[in-house]
Amino acid sequence: MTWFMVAVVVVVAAAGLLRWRRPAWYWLTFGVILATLRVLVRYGSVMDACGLTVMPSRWRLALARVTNRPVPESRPPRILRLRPTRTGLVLRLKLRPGQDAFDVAAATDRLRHSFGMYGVTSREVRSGVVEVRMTGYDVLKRVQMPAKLDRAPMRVPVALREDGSVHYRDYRAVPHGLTLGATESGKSVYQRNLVAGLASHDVALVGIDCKQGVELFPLARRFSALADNPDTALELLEALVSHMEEVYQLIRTEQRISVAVPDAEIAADIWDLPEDIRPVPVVVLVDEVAELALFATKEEEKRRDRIITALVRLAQLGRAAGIYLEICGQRFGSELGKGITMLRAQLTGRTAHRVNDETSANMAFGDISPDAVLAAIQIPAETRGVAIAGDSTGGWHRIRAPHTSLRQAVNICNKHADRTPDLPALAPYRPAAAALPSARVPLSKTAPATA
Ligand SMILES: Nc1ncnc2c1ncn2[C@@H]1O[C@H](COP(=O)(O)OP(=O)(O)OP(=O)(O)O)[C@@H](O)[C@H]1O
Repeated sequence: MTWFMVAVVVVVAAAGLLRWRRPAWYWLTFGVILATLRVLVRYGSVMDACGLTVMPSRWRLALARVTNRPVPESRPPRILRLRPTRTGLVLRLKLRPGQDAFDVAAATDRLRHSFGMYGVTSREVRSGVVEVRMTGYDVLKRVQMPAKLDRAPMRVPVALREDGSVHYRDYRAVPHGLTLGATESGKSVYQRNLVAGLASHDVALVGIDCKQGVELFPLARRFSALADNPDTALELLEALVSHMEEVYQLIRTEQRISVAVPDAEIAADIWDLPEDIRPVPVVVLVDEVAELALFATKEEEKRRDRIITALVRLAQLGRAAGIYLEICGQRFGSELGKGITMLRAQLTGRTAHRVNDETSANMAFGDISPDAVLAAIQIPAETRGVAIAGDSTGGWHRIRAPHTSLRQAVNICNKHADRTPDLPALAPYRPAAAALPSARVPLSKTAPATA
């Protein structure tokens, strides 16, 4: 008996320790079993307490009265499936007549504490069927991406959502994106994850990094073109516009051929073109966009206007030509000059890391979801990398990218360097294999240039 007691104490202590230090392991060992039992045992009473039951129908009440049986109880939604996952439980429910998905959505917070879970979200899968996703612990605290990820062209797993599912950046569904956040909020780590995710795809990466190239130039071996100052950025963007026009010509030529063939598909974008002539898609990553918009002289102002015009043209017409924009900055409002609001309207994939004020949060979500604005303002300063991701449908999620170091991203880019396509229009901006400096020279010891 004593040994049995000792074993119980050891198991309970181990579970407590795991729960505190390694919640993911705790979930996989003890948590999933306890939570499944808790949900199954308490299901009826919790649903009743959360107002998610319906009265029995009139004929059942009448039948009970006639047959002198006890009055039937209120009925909760029927459980179609209860599936344990790596991070929580997924409960699929068939709603009763008179219930709708909003009833469940409104009760998620009550369900969360009644079932003793960390988080609960719900979504309607089809009419009358709702999926309730419950997480057993804070999955965003230490992000671990699942080993098995979906693979599809131009769809990159970039972060984890708070409900434990993977957040994909899907360029074909949402072509252009805007990532905002205060300094040190996690924008570069997010962008690094994007590059690392895209590296293994058949895609040309183009980078504009006016922070002297410190973020994107180390990843140069996987980039088809890079610019590290506004002058080169302008030339590069105008070259991209020319490339886009060439792709449009190709689509038109292909259309003329198909029109003459009865029943042939007519191409509307690069993805409809036969694979052998399909141009490679291009993702243009712009780090710290405000650097492109700053000007001190009339000449620089003209350059700024041309940069914004090129970006607007790429955003408006780029999708069909397979050119996707990924713009990153601390702020993105009208103070950056004319044309910015028009550009923002085209950047429908929005990601906001911690922001300093409500105005910045509004720049990300003001035009698509007021709830997301509130959620972005509430991101705590100490959880760097946590962000709100939403799109023009108004749906949004709290996400966090894995903490990929620059070294890890460089290794991934180097591994896939042979996939870097050569785009003739962008050849002048192809980064040369970086020449190693002969020695490290501290700034203070840099010799002044002699006349
Ligand atoms: N997803 C993440 N998980 C854990 N830590 C993170 C994450 N993202 C960022 N951090 C931490 O926050 C620090 C700042 O991140 P990052 O450089 O991406 O911020 P930033 O918004 O690009 O800042 P800046 O605008 O000043 O360049 C990183 O050094 C890292 O320690």
